[in-house]
Amino acid sequence: MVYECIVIGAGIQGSFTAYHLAKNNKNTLLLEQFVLPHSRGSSHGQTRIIRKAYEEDFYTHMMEESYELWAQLEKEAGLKLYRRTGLLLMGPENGKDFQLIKSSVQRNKVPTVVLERQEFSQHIPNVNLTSGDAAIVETTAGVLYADRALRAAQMVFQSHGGVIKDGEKVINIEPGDLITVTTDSGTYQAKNLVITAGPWAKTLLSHTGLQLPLQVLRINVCYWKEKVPGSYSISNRFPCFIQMKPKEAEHDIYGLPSNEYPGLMKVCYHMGSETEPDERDRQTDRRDVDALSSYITRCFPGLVPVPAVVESCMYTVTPDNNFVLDRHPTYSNIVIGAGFSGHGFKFAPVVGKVLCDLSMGQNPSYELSPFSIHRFQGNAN
Ligand SMILES: Cc1cc2nc3c(=O)[nH]c(=O)nc-3n(C[C@H](O)[C@H](O)[C@H](O)COP(=O)(O)OP(=O)(O)OC[C@H]3O[C@@H](n4cnc5c(N)ncnc54)[C@H](O)[C@@H]3O)c2cc1C
Ligand SMILES: O=C(O)[C@@H]1CCCCN1
Repeated sequence: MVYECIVIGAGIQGSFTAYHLAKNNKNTLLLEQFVLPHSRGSSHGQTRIIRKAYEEDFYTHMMEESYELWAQLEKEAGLKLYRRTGLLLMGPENGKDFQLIKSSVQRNKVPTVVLERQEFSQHIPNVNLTSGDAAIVETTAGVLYADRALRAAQMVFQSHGGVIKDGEKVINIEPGDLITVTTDSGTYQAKNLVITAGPWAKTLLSHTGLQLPLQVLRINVCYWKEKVPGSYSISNRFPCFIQMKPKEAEHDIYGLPSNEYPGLMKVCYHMGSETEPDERDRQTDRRDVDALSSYITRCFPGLVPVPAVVESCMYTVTPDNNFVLDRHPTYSNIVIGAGFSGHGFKFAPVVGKVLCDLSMGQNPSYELSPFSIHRFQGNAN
């Protein structure tokens, strides 16, 4: 049997691509190397931040549609996938990045509230605002229930006739008018192929002769105990937060209110150490945890500054932190979604739609130049 499309990788991006393809009546096979559900890639875990606040207008614009598509999936699956909490953004008042994001939310009319220093602790108790920092709150931001969302997208895909084969690792791809995909237990053919292999994209793309400058990072996902249970909890309306330019570290620190593990708040570092995806657990660098402990001691005095739970996840980052959403430069019936650089979950419904459009030969409704493979020319490694 020849499929209209094969999607490799059942993380959130591949699952949403398959979802849109099946809803467009395309006979689609979704292949996944691990038995589902699994926690070896980038889409597992309880929660992710959803927000519209971005420096770049194109991300904010994509999020308009993404919110609608998340709501649609909630309806189709009969599940709650999004919870509004707001997002607290803190950063050096006169810093370039903070100013860029502040002017972007104003320009794009993203609902936000500016918190003046004197009223900060009244709105955000148990947090010390760093001197020289300013704070804004994006009110419609919140939390996505990640594991549940992944299952929901896969469920709706299957309900539209889509086929998932998990526990099957793709070991070869032969391009052509009909593409042949070989796994460790079978061979499949399709007119179109979408590769959404997360941290394994680089390896998989090498079967098609393409080198992309993707770097895989292991992230320590840390949970911290509340000294007084509930003080940073979702039910007490504590928001998600992003701390730009913390004093303790080079990259952002971010957090989500306590919810999934009662009494524990997730606070992580937006950076990690390079790893091979299959060697993730050999990477034991904990310098980020030390920086987080110092930050928490200074700014979140209501948390015990020693992590109570540490889980692992991976980022696949591009040099400019923008995604790759494009056709293969040599084989136009192969479409690639990769390099989501630690911020792709919230976009998955739109990413899936774009990859589906590309693979059906249609023009996506977004300008894709920020996501082109072409931008790396001369830069591949
Ligand atoms: C700690 C952490 C925090 C994050 N926070 C946020 C956030 O707050 N907000 C946000 O929007 N985003 C966030 N992200 C980013 C987001 O989670 C990722 O961008 C997204 O999950 C990437 O999905 P993916 O489908 O590309 O990759 P994956 O989920 O890794 O999916 C790729 C799949 O392909 C499969 N695969 C690979 N090779 C093969 C093969 N040869 N054969 C078959 N299958 C194969 C893999 O097993 C895997 O299941 C975060 C990520 C991490 C790690
Ligand atoms: O995508 C996000 O919204 C977050 C911001 C902080 C770092 C991790 N990703």
